[in-house]
Amino acid sequence: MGEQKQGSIPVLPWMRDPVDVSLCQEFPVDHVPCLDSRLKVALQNMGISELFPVQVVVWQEIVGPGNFERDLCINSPTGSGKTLAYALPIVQTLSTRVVKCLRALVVLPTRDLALQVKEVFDEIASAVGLSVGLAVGQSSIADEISQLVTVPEYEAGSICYVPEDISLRLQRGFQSKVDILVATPGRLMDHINTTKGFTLEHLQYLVVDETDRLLREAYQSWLPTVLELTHYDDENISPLANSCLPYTFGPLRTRRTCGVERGFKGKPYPRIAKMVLSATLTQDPSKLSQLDLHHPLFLKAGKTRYQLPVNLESYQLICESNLKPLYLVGLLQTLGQEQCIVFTKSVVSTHRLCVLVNFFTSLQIKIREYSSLQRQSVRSKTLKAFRKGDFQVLVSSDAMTRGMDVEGIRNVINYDMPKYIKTYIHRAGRTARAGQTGRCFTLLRKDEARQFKKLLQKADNSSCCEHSVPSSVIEPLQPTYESALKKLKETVPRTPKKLKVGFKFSKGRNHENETKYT
Ligand SMILES: Nc1ncnc2c1ncn2[C@@H]1O[C@H](COP(=O)(O)OP(=O)(O)OP(=O)(O)O)[C@@H](O)[C@H]1O
Repeated sequence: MGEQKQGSIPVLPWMRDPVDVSLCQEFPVDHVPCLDSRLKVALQNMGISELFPVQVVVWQEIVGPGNFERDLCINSPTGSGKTLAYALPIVQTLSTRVVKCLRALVVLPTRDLALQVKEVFDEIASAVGLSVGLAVGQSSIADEISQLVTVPEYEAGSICYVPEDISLRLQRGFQSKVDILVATPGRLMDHINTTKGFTLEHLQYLVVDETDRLLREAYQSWLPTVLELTHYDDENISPLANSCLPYTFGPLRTRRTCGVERGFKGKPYPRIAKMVLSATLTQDPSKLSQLDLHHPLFLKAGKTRYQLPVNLESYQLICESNLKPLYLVGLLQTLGQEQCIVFTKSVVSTHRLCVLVNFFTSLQIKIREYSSLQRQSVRSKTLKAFRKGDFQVLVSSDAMTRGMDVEGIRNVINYDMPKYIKTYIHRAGRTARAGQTGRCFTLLRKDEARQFKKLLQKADNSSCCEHSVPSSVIEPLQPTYESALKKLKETVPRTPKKLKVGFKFSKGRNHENETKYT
């Protein structure tokens, strides 16, 4: 069931008094209080000299006076730096750990997004000796297991005096090889259910990125499972204490039970510290209640619920439906060699449009598709080539690019008008990132213009200018367009089942139509 329409549900009390992140200034990395000097160097090596506003506020709430007393709900625009906002304080806090065990879990909806976030963690965690694991099904489960847990040579009688070390070494003879794990829900559940020695017992931090998308689908009920496995019904006893300790060292204490007093002064309350983030964070109480948030603090940017990047320019291009591909090619021609992402409403139209545009061979426009009709390995290769600049136009459907961060995207084109403002935000958010400028063009039929205007009004920065492609560009393309349509009819069936090699064949419906809240 999709989120109820805004306005029809009461906003939770704690969401009515948000911290406005946009009132915070960027802050020089050199002056960030308590920041480990090794992390300062790592950030400089990443070309980062100032923290963005959301990163400053989250730092203060976790490492600063906030002391992570409250779970954080972060609604910050696309490209505002949410990844580093959670990665940096987590790495800083864990940098003093003595025993390696899994203390931070970051969950994302897609494999490519998880790979992207892991790269950010890798750049900073290695600077302070922390290990980051990946559980996304990128490799075989056996390979992943070997990267996540190890069976130490445990000799009977070797007594260890560090309480955590005891719990680790006695925990069925396995030890974690990672401090932080970046995962997609499916593969996380595989490890929870089948990987010996994989445990969330010592988890202190849970990050749910792209929350509204992750909460929309059950993904094998990963969230209740994680919350159940890490919920302590007794102040000091972990759920596993009785099962794996052949003899007791008194009640098993993990750092979490004595570390974070989550707002209950004087009562160590064993809670995971949670951060949930999105550029379009849901306000639906029924969805948010699944997160079991503790004393949540709501961080958002600006006054309106939906924010577009400050340097984004929106344009609309009116054309007849049957000439949309022709106008798209004309628009791409005027954009020259600038990289752009074209969004369509489904995987089938993604494929058909990509084939059609590639028939315009004279234009030197290199265009490739990215959709769940393709095998994951093909998609990852395509994204890598796009990031390298091997081609300049990526055609995609909605579900595949939320959160994707590709340097230098100057233009986004909505080949199909988005139905929902959230979809528009995540599509347009592939450009104008990190304060850069960017343009979002939307191709519309005349009768869609009014609806599109209303849609944009739900966001701030919602001005939209008319854009036109000169007829001197369109007319010469007409003949090729006619022949391209004929070739398309001959080569590409309207149904996805018979698509060419390199595509996943599936029995079920093969669409990622723009769902209500992408
Ligand atoms: N402090 C910073 N200084 C300069 N660049 C930064 C900084 N923080 C992040 N960036 C860059 O900004 C870009 C966007 O960051 P990120 O992907 O974390 O944004 P986001 O808010 O998660 O966006 P989305 O909502 O689309 O996922 C990335 O290329 C990242 O490297």
